[in-house]
Amino acid sequence: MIGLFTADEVRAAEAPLLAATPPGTLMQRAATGLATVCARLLGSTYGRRVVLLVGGGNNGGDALFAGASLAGRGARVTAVLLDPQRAHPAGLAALRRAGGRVAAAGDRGTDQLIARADLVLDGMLGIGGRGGLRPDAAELTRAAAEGAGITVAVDVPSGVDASTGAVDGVAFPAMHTVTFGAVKRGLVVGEGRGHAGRVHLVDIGLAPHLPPPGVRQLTDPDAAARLEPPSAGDDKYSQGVVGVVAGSATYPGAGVLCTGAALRTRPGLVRYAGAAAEGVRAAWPEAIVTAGRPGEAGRVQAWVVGPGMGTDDAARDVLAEVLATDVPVLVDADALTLLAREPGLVRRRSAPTVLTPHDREFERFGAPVGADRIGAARRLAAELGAVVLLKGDGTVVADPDGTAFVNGTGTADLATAGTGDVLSGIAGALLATGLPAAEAAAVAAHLHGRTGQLAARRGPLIAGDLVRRLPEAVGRVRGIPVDGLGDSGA
Ligand SMILES: NC(=O)C1=CN([C@@H]2O[C@H](COP(=O)(O)OP(=O)(O)OC[C@H]3O[C@@H](n4cnc5c(N)ncnc54)[C@H](OP(=O)(O)O)[C@@H]3O)[C@@H](O)[C@H]2O)[C@@H](O)CC1
Ligand SMILES: Nc1ncnc2c1ncn2[C@@H]1O[C@H](COP(=O)(O)OP(=O)(O)O)[C@@H](O)[C@H]1O
Ligand SMILES: [K+]
Repeated sequence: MIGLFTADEVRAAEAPLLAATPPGTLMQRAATGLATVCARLLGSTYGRRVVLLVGGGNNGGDALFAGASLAGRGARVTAVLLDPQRAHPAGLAALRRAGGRVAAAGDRGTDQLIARADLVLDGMLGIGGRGGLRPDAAELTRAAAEGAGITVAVDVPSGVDASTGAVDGVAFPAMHTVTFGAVKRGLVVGEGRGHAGRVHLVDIGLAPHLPPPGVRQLTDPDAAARLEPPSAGDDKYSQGVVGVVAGSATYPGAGVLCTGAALRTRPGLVRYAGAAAEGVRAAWPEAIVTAGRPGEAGRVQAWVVGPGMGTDDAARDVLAEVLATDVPVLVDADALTLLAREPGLVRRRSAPTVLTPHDREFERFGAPVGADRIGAARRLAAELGAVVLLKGDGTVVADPDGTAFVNGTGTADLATAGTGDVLSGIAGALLATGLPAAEAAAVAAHLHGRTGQLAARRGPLIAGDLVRRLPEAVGRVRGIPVDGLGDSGA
C-alpha cells in the first residue's frame, strides 16, 4: 500500500531527519533525484533548453540545485526568479557556477523563454504554499501551460494544496511531479490529481519518521491479495453469495449490469430480486432470479440495493427491508436518494453499510463535496457510521473509523452511463466474500478502474464492456499479462 500524507505530517517527519543530517543533505538528495528524473524525461541533456521557475523557499532551492546538475550535463538552463532577493543563495550560486543563467519574473522575454523550453521545472512553491497563486506566479504558470515543453513540478504543482488537492484559481499543469520522501495527498485526489500528472517518489530517508498513514492507496498486489481465487475446498456457496436489488420493469439495464458485474467478479452465486427479473434472467442464466421481494430471494452474505430501482414508496419499503437485515449492504443510486431523506435507516444498522454517491448524490445528504474530497467523505462516514465511497476521478473510500483510501486506477472514459452500476456489482460481490467493508469498496474501485483502463485501450467504452472485461482485469491485477495489448500496466 502507498501511504498518502499531509504537508504537516511531512514537515513533522522532516524535523528529526534535518536535525540528524548535515545541513543541506536532504535538499541534495531531493535535487539529485529530481535531476535524474528530468534527465530521463529529456532523453539527452546536451543543448536542451531548461527553464526553472523559482520561488523564494526551499522548493526553489531544489529546482536550482537540480538545474545546476542539468547544466553540468550540458543543458542550457535559465532560472526565472519570482523574488530575486529571497532565492535560495547556495542553489543560485551552484546554478551560476554550472553556467546557468538567471532572469527575474517580470523581465522582458520571459514568456518566449518558457514557450521555447524543452522542459519547464516548477519550483515556485511546494508544501509551504498557501492559498491561490499570487499574480506573478500565476502568470508564469499560464506561460508554462501554453508552452510545448515537458512540465515537471518539484514536490507539488504550485497552486495545489499539498494536503487536500484543492486548487484556488490556477495551478501548474504538470505532466510529471517529482515528490520527496512521501506522496502528498493533494497529488492523487481532487483537482490536484489532474495537475500532478505522473508522480515519481524520490527517497530522501523520510520513511522511518512518517506516522502510520491514515490514508492509503492500493497497488495491484494489494488488490490481488484480496481477490484470492477459489480453492479446492470451495463450493458455490462458500465464496459468499451476493444479492442484487436493481433495475425496474421499464429499465432493466441497471439490474443486468449490476448482476453481471457481481457474477464476473465472484461467480460462486448471485441472487437477483426485483422488477427487472425477466431482463436479468434473459441476460444471465447463471443468476438465481426472483421477481419477488428480497426476503424471497434466499440467503445472501451481502446485498446491493439501488441502481435503477426508482424512488417511489415501494422502492423505499424494499430499501428498508434490505437495511433491516444483518448482512453488509451496499447502497447506490436511487437508494441513496431515498436514504438521504431517511438517514436513520442506516444509523441503526449493526452490519456494515457502504454508500457509493457521486457528487450530486453526496450533496443530498446535506452539504456539497467541496474542494477537500477526503475530508468530505470522512465527515459523512462518521456522521452515518457507514463506509462512504465518493466516486469520481480519484475515488475516495472513507471508513467511519477515520481511515481512508484514494483510488489510483481509472480513466475519464468511465464517465458514461451505467459504469456506476458495474461498480456496485463488483463491490457487492467483494462484500459478500467477507472482506472488511472499506477494503471491499477500495478493491472494487481499484478493479473497476483497471477494467476501465483495459476497455478504453480499444476505444470508447460502454458499461457492458466493463462487465465483459472484468475477468481479464482480475487477471491483470494478479499480474497475468493481457494478450495482444502490449500490456505495460498503465
Ligand atoms: N524541509 C526539508 O527538509 C526539505 C524540503 N524540501 C523542499 O522544500 C519545500 C518546502 O519549502 P518551504 O517550507 O521553504 O516552502 P515552499 O514550498 O518553498 O514555499 C514557500 C515560498 O512560497 C511563497 N508562497 C507561499 N504561498 C504562495 C502563493 N500562494 N503564491 C505565491 N507564492 C507563495 C512563500 O512566500 P512568502 O509567503 O514567504 O512571501 C515562499 O517564498 C518542499 O516542498 C520541498 O520542495 C526538499 O528540499 C527536501 C527537504
Ligand atoms: N472523469 C472521470 N474520471 C474517472 N472516473 C470517472 C470519471 N467520471 C466518472 N467516473 C467513474 O465512473 C463511474 C460513474 O458512476 P455513476 O456516476 O454512478 O454512473 P451511473 O449512475 O450512470 O452508473 C464511477 O465509478 C466514477 O468514479
Ligand atoms: K512546485
